[in-house]
Amino acid sequence: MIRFDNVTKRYPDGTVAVDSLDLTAQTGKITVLVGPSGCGKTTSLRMINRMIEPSAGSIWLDDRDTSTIATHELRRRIGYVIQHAGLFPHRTIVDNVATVPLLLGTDKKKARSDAMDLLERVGLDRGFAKRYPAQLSGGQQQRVGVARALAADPPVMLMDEPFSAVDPVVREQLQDEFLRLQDDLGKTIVFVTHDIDEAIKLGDQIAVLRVGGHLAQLATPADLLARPADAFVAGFVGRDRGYRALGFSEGQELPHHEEPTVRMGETVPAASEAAEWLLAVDGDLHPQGWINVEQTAGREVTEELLYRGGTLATQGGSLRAALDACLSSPSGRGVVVDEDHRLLGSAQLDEVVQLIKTEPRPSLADPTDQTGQADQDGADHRVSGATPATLQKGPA
Ligand SMILES: Nc1ncnc2c1ncn2[C@@H]1O[C@H](COP(=O)(O)OP(=O)(O)OP(=O)(O)O)[C@@H](O)[C@H]1O
Repeated sequence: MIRFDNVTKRYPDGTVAVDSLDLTAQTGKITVLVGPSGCGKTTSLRMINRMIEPSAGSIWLDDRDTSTIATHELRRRIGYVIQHAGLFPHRTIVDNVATVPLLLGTDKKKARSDAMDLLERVGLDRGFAKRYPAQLSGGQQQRVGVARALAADPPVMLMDEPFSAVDPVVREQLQDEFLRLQDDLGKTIVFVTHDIDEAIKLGDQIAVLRVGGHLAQLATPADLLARPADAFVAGFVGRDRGYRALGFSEGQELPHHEEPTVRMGETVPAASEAAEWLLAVDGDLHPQGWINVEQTAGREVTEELLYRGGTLATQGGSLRAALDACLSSPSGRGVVVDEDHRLLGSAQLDEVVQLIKTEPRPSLADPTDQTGQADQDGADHRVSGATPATLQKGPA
């Protein structure tokens, strides 16, 4: 566990890069620091291994105040990966990876053979071992950077925009491999990025920072998307753009659960007999809108009672549509329909976010997808039966 306790960093010129930061990065989890340029991400990260010293407050590694740990001991326990890998240009790949174990006195033969194993682990052919960094692509160099940080088997890894300098396709591969590796290794990771897509994909929890080094929100990806703490966070996660910045893949089989319904014309059951929100459907199982059971118990289900504030996700459509459906639904459950807009069930936000995190997103680099226009696949179908209709904010 890494814990920031009221940490402030003021640089000599007076710039406050980090302001009274309280934050805990849990053991074995990935904590992502995300935010606009200059919000203090890198400063926060570098204070953990004391490359930068805090001006006030303390940072704890498990039960020890890091200011009481000698820097060489601290850094042995903390791997560090940066954007351009930071490899030593005149050392071979295998020697780059073996750097720290050799410094720590590991036998040369063992250090090299461990390094070869690590290269394989990060997805690099052993044939690269004798090359020099300049003979590798950017993505390959990043893999070596990760292997080198892992070589001393530190329980903690700090990663500062490690995948930012490579093209979107390679970046996606590196992210997927990184998550697979983390599944095996269970390191405590603090990961810096300015890219909210990457934060959602990789983070177990996400800390959104705003300029001035203030923590705007610390939350799981699902919570961040569902309940942004303020307008700044909402803007940053793309809520105001209908999540258009988040390019999630299509053709997904959405997990869905049976959703209790009430038909138009039937009586709304007593509050004690139903969930808070009940989905109203017509005779052909076309969703019509949500009913607030507490407010309408005992009344006949009519148009006037319907809350239509939710989009529909079509089975096999995009994950973004599914996310929209969950987030726009007053019940928090996203309505999933078939191609004829008949109800299949409802999707849970947590499950959709899990899919987003594990599925490749080929549209990441699609520059045309920034318009805020509705998807072709059902993202903008409102809960109103078979035909799309205008979104209404409350009961009609
Ligand atoms: N050595 C320094 N002296 C003075 N100010 C600094 C120094 N290093 C960083 N800063 C300032 O501190 C603030 C936070 O910088 P930091 O690099 O931590 O932000 P960041 O969120 O990592 O930014 P980016 O995403 O652009 O890398 C910025 O205003 C930056 O200009």
